[in-house]
Amino acid sequence: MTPEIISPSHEIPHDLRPTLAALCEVAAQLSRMIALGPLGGALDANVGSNTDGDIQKALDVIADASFVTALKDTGVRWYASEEKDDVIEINGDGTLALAIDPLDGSSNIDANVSIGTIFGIQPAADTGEETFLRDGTHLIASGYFIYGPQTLLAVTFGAGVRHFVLSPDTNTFIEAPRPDAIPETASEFAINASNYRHWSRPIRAYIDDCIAGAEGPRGRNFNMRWVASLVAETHRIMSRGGIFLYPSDGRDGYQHGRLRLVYECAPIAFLVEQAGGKATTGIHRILDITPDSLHARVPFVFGTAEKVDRVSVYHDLPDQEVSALFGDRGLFRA
Ligand SMILES: O=P(O)(O)OC[C@H]1O[C@](O)(COP(=O)(O)O)[C@@H](O)[C@@H]1O
Ligand SMILES: [Mg+2]
Ligand SMILES: [Mg+2]
Repeated sequence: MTPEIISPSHEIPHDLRPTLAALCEVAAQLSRMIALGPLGGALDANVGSNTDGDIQKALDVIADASFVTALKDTGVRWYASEEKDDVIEINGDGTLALAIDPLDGSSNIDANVSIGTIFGIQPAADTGEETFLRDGTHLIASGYFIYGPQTLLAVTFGAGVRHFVLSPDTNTFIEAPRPDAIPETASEFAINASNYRHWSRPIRAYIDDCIAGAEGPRGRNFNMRWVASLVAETHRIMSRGGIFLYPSDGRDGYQHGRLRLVYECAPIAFLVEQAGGKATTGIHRILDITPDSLHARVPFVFGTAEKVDRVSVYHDLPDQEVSALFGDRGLFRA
């Protein structure tokens, strides 16, 4: 049964409804499959590798194939997925293009930790390449499904962010209240700290100053979170604030970070901006970046505007002043 989307407050844009309904239908199926875990088969089994060399899990491939099938009769012409080398044409008469990370947080499938789906929608241009190799200001909608204690859709159509929770009782996505904007109070940062030794000096200095806590230049204590599911970090930050960083680092293949611009960073950036936050590479606004390839990676920093701006200040400072941030005369000591 196709899940219905119940929206008491505002309507969903007419031309996007079939696409959104198809995404919700697959999300509800995936949610059931994920809830069954090992009872439904080995969803975490390695079944191959994608164009980036990432291991593909069974659930990555199932999710990708299910979205392609469900989108056939919607207005989607071009489909770009983390799990496919190239753009595919789904419906020659369609006027929309959809970029998708069908299953985000694959490394958590076996651990019963929240995982998700990320998508961005824009008008279709004449070719798939022409469509997706444009900057993120072309997005007309983006969102994520989080498969966690609740299955929830967060979506923007360019006028704020809306939340829909999948009711297990009725199999409908029902609109739920959400904060008007990302709360500014949280003192939480999210970064994979095991990569500390590979980071650039500004990123190390920013995190060092957070860790220094009340005795350091920031003059207050911070907490750290790292779920390793981008959707889960995004949902936490959208709900209670904070900052996320996946910077570039010195490891082979990480000179542009880990996350992909077209189907991870740009859709999340659109949502974050619609919730009053900022999303950058640490320096440049994500939505202004034109990808040079479908699977291009980009350093990714997002969260409350004040926190994201602060990261860019660390990049602006000459080396000796970044060091000064550690000391008593630190720039940020009150
Ligand atoms: O394992 P790392 O290096 O901390 O990376 C974690 C990041 O990788 C991702 O899992 C990448 O997404 P996929 O699972 O879709 O490949 C993000 O969800 C997460 O933020
Ligand atoms: Mg992902
Ligand atoms: Mg993925």
